[in-house]
This record gives sequence, structure tokens and C-alpha cells, in this order.
Amino acid sequence: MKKLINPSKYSGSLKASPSKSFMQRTIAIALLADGETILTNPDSSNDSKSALKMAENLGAKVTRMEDKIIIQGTTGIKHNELSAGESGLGIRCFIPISSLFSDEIKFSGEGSLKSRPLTMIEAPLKALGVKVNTNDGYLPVTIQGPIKGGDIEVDGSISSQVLTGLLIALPKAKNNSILSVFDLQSIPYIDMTLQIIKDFGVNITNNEYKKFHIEGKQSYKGREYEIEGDWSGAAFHLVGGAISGSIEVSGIKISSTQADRVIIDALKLAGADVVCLSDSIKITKNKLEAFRFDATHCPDLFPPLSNLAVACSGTTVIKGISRLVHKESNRALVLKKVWGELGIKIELIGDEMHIEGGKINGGKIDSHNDHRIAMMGAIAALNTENSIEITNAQAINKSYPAFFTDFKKVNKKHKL
Ligand SMILES: O=C(O)C1=C[C@@H](OP(=O)(O)O)[C@@H](O)[C@H](O)C1
Ligand SMILES: C=C(OP(=O)(O)O)C(=O)O
Repeated sequence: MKKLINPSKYSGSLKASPSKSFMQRTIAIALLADGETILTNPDSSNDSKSALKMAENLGAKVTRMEDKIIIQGTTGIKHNELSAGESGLGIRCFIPISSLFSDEIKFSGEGSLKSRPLTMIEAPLKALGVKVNTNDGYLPVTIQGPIKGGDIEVDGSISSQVLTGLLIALPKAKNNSILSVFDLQSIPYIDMTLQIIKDFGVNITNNEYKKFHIEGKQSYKGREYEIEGDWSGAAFHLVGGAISGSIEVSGIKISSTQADRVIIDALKLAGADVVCLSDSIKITKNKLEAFRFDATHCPDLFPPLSNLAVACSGTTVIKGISRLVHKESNRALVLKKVWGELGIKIELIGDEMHIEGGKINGGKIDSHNDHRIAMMGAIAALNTENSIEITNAQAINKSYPAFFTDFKKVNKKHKL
């Protein structure tokens, strides 16, 4: 799919789309919970759809309605071949969860997920008594539980997602566990995991993200649960308001555990006019200056931060590019390439991205099948002389299928 986006201004208001990170975790917990879970404000992204399908195959009864999804916890596995679609969280979280069953289960995936590493799942699962076979650290993967619980080490240096899966699964294991975690990255994502686990009635003790004490044989209790609005998708619109016109986004919580809520800090550092109201955030364009920002623990913010940096005068420095290698694309290299094609200079120096602010004429951006690059392209077009054509724009369906519809709502001139 191609999208031609004309230069224009943001104005008006939007409700944030539901968070796929919240939705996938809640689906996994509802699968393991006693009784029924009712998810309101459900997310319909491809990643969340894949999580629902995996939960159904693992025995959850799923009833999809327009404004809610009802999930009845599993009473036994139905199908032992699962696909995580393109979702990194889906595969790295559902492998530990599926190892609670004693059946052999085979996992596959699609698109970029086939080339994203899964080496980090092998050591912890094997140490917990699970048989694991990978294709040299990649998909397809076969596992056979049951996971027993125990005291193990977990490497958090590439991704936090396996730890999320272990934290959700291990309270249901037979034995108690202690996870000693080293070099944990994307730390706020673990806060989100622990918050949702607690909201479903299970306790885990966290000692500074280095040791997690987990009692076995606990039960999650099904309940009604509202999926939070997504800071990661909203970040693009908030930056859109800061660089062109204004925007009000509702449905996102300032007190959220979501990593990407810190986009507000970056917007303030750059000089945008930011007003945080009780249930919405208002951003208005202002004079923008280059800023320094550490995105090590919120790596998904790099694409919208690059939009903001390009609109600033001076050179913005964003730290944490080592975290971008294993995303849907090698995002630091892709950002350098696509912005370079639009005449913007990016240098990758050590762990930092240096972005020179400047004017964009227009042109083409290929999403590289990465949803966040496609959304970045649309926001880039707000400030161009001529239009931008985005190719492979359908990539947005991975996290935010309504992105272009929402974009049009606050962008009156835009013709889709
Ligand atoms: O747990 C999650 O929901 C996620 C964790 C992060 O991944 P890493 O932990 O691999 O950095 C993030 O980049 C990803 O989009 C979603
Ligand atoms: C990297 C992402 O997700 P995941 O790792 O879950 O595929 C993302 O949404 O940008």
C-alpha cells in the first residue's frame, strides 16, 4: 500500500489507540486466569490478533465483540502449532507461558520476526526443565514443558520480553522461583508487566530489577479490565502537534507505566508548548531547539524523536541506538537511510544518533515493513515543501491500524 501525504498542519483532538503491549500481556494472563476476563477498549492490531489466536490454540475461549473481548481461561491445549505473527513480544512471552503445558508445542512467525533472535530464551527455559529446540537461535522453535520453577539467571541485555514471559508464567509453576536478572534493558516494560500481574491478583517481589522472587502455585483471577491508551502511537501525534499546528490527545495517562510516556519530557526539552490536563495532553508548536535525550529504555521512541529532532534548530543527540538492532528493521540504519534520502544528515556515533535539524523538500520513504517508520513518514510530511509518498505503508497494521484514519481527523487538508 502507498500513501501520498501532503504538507499541512495538525489541529483538533484525538483519542489514543489502545496499547498492544498492554493488550498482549492481558491476553496472556487471561489465558492462565481462573474464570472470565472482560477486556474493554480492546486493541485490534495484528500483534494483538496474533496473541488472541495463540491464546485460543492454548485453550482459552475467546468471544470477540465490537467494544469488548471476553476470555475464558484455558482448561487444556487445543492445538500445538502456534504463530506469533510478526510480534517480538508475542513470541518471547508466549514461549515461556506455553511451557506451563506438558505438550510439545511448535512456534512459527512471519516477516521480520523470522530474523529476530530468540537465543535469550534457551538458557532460562532449559534451566527450568523445559526442552527447547531452536533453528540456531531463530524460528521455528519447539518446546516441551512443564516449566518447573527454580533459581536461575536471566540475560536482559537484548530484550526485556523473555523476562515478561517468565514473570507471567512462573507464578503458575509447581515450585517457587528466584530470577537473577543481569543487564536488563527496556526496564519500564517490566513495570507494566508487574502492574498487570498485580491487577490480576498475583504477587511478585522485585528487588531493584535484579532479583525477582516468585511463589509458585498462585492463581490469576479473571476480571473486567480496560486496556490503556498507547503512548507509543500517541507519541507521533504529539510530535505532529509540536512541529506543525497543535493537537490534543486524550485517553493516555501521565501516571502510566508505559515506557514511551517520556515523550513528554523530550517535547518539553525541545521547547514545545506542553499542557497536561487530567485526561488529555495539549501540544502546540513553538520555537524548537536541539536537545539531548537518553532513549535506552524507551527504544520505540526513536522514530518520533527523529521527527522532533529534524524540526529543531541545531543537532539533537539521542542515546541508545544499540537497542535498535533487533526491532522490525535495524532501526538506526533505516532512520539514517530514509532521512538521508530526504536530505537530513544523521550520524551514528558510538551508542548515539546525531540528527541535524533542517528543511525537507519532499520525496519518498519506504517503511522497510516497519510500522514505526511508516508513521514517521506521515509526520515528516507535515513540514515539507512538497508531498511525501510512503511505500509499504500497510506496516502500520502491526501496532496501529487506525493510524491514517486518525491522521486524517486532525489534518484537515490531507487527502487519503
Ligand atoms: O514488552 C513490550 O511490550 C515491548 C518491549 C520492548 O522491547 P525490548 O524489551 O525487546 O526492548 C519494545 O521495544 C517493544 O516494542 C514492546
Ligand atoms: C519492536 C516492537 O515490537 P515487538 O518487539 O513486540 O515486535 C515495536 O512495536 O516497535
